[in-house]
Amino acid sequence: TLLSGKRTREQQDQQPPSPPALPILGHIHLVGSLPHVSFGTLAKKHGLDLMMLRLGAMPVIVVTSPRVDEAVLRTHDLVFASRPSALATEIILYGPSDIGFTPYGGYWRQAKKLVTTHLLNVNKVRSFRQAREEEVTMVMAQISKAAAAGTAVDMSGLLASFINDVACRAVMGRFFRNESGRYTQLRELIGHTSPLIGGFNVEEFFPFLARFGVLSKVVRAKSERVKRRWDELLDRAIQDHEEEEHSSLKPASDQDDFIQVLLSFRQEYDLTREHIKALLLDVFFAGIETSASTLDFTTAELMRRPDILRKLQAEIRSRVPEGQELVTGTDLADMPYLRAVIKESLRLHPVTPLLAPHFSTESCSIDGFAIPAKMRVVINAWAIGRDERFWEDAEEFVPERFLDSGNAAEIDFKGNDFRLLPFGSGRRMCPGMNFAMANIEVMLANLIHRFDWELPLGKERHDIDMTEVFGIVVHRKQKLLLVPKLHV
Ligand code: HEM
Repeated sequence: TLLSGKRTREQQDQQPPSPPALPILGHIHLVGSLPHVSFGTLAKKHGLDLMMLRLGAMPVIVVTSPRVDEAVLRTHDLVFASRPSALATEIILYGPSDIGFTPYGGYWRQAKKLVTTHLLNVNKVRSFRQAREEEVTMVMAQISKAAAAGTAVDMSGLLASFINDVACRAVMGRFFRNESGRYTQLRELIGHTSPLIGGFNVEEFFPFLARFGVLSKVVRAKSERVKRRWDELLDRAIQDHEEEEHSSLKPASDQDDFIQVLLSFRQEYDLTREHIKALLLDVFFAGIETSASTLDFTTAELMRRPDILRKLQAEIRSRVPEGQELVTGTDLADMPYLRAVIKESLRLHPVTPLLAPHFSTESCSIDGFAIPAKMRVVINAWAIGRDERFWEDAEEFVPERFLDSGNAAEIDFKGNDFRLLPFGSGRRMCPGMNFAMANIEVMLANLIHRFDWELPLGKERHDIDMTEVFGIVVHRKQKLLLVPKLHV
């Protein structure tokens, strides 16, 4: 009962080819719990860099080569710059009025411009340096305690709370800072909301994962409940800022947090209170899990490769002046191996392995095949990053490939090279890349500079489990437990 073989020659010329499918199910049965892996296996097996899968009733175009993803993200960028709609994001993200989930159009263009030029630009990221370094110092103090006590640290949890606190601080600034339990209320709420947004999207965009009737009343009610809590929290934060604004009338400064910046652009960009809240939510939902998961994957890879860890340690320790405890932004400027390690981690573990789903607004021809309008398009960045056709020793963790002397020295991850797309490319590319990299680099450098790291007693490096859990953001399944030793 294989259908695709029965297609006429003419039809095949029209739409992208498909692997053999079953009636009704289509290709669902070929997709396991890690869809990026299944899609990659299918593309390779059938030699299809561009394929059309049918997941139940829903067609999805899957792209698995630099040549084709360049056609989608650069040549025909405008056609594929939209997003499919989803109920949860409508509820939780006010319409949606955020950036990540909003369909292509005038509002999205303005909002993205605002965020790119005023919230997440290089200067703004630099201006948060002091805040970032204060947060790092607090984490180092926590680890030092564990080192003194000789106990293991849950690195996955620690790294996630670091990223969380940096993001909250960028968004809210002084707000909450003096309250006890630094940002924990926010962390909890993010924890409750992420699975709804991530889960919802995953299941709506990849409906074969909808095992228990996701769009049920229960989930709608849950979304509305968390949305009310967000409303309350963000309204309070915005109000506090507004009151302060009236009482002090100080000119805008580099140190302004995101709420202050957005309030100052209210008129120019015609922003409502809901727009502002939605844009802030993007920082929480696009910024935190992604960066935290990247840090976790990178640390795990380093623990699996003691030689690479030692080499990185030597670089960092040689660049930081003797007696200086904290590795700062200035020191980071001259650490090519650190940068290569993070790049290699993003190649093997792009934490959004299928980027975010793209959606065609009109029909278009790609690689000689017709792609209809209103089609979901998925770029398999994970599979492209591990493809032997484009990478030597593709499955190996070899940061040296990215050094000046390496064979991938010219490849960057800024959307210019279609072999390496952890942040996507084109109009929908991630605007948070600089913000993310600043946090990831400074944390990793400090962890490795200040401490030597060991696995808990009885654990070997081969025991570190790299098994992934799928979502829009992928993360490692097991917590990474490490024992720090203070380096003197
Ligand atoms: C290692 C960390 C990160 C990774 C790997 C990452 C990756 C991505 C990817 C792959 C996309 C989708 C691109 C596409 O659709 O083609 C995206 C979109 C986005 N990211 Fe990030 N991201 C990270 C951190 C951040 C941070 C820190 C922020 C904000 C503070 C952020 C904000 C956004 C937003 C708003 C979008 C939506 C852009 C749009 O739809 O136009 N991201 N990100």
